[in-house]
Amino acid sequence: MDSQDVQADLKEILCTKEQIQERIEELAAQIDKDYEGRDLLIVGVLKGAVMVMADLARALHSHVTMDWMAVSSYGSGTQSSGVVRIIKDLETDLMGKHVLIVEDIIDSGLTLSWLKANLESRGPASVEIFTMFRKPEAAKVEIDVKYVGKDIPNEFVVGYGLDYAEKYRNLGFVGSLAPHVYA
Ligand SMILES: O=P(O)(O)OC[C@H]1O[C@H](OP(=O)(O)OP(=O)(O)O)[C@H](O)[C@@H]1O
Ligand code: HPA
Ligand SMILES: [Mg+2]
Repeated sequence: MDSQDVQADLKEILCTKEQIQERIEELAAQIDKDYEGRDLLIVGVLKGAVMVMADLARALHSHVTMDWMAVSSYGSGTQSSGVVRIIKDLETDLMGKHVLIVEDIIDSGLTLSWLKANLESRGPASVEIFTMFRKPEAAKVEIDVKYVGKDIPNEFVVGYGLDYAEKYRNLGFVGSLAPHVYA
């Protein structure tokens, strides 16, 4: 697929590469301050959070440890099934740890509300959420999110880790998918 084909699949760009990086730097500075003097474990949610996890980790100045979980609720469509499956669990024991879940997007909120409760049941000192993007109009459950990169409209978006049927994850920016692609 050449770059012209990718552009034709997008309706509009919602967040450029530069805007993403600038926002991550701001939030990383906030996180460094908030967790000063405490050990932090950042948990990336595969596969979508790969890009933001890598950029956030490098923007943080404090020591952090990293672990990964893979969950899936979307399959190959554009609607959450509401059923969250653990595909890969953490390797870290969370007992007494300060945990920050790192996500690419909160859409319905179903994935994170399930995941937060799941991690809280493992005895950590705290569990907070970082998401790069959030769709306030799509929320089906309320979640307390400590760090939000950007609120976006209720449209299906791709890029920067976000996929449609596993495609577009490698784009450096985030754009809304043109309806002709999934209609
Ligand atoms: O708020 P929600 O409506 O639950 O949607 C958000 C979740 O859906 C996507 O993951 P997906 O399950 O598609 O897996 P992926 O990260 O491997 O793409 C996204 O990365 C979030 O994890
Ligand atoms: O808008 C989205 N795009 C890609 N993956 C997603 N998972 C939840 N919402 C989205
Ligand atoms: Mg995901």
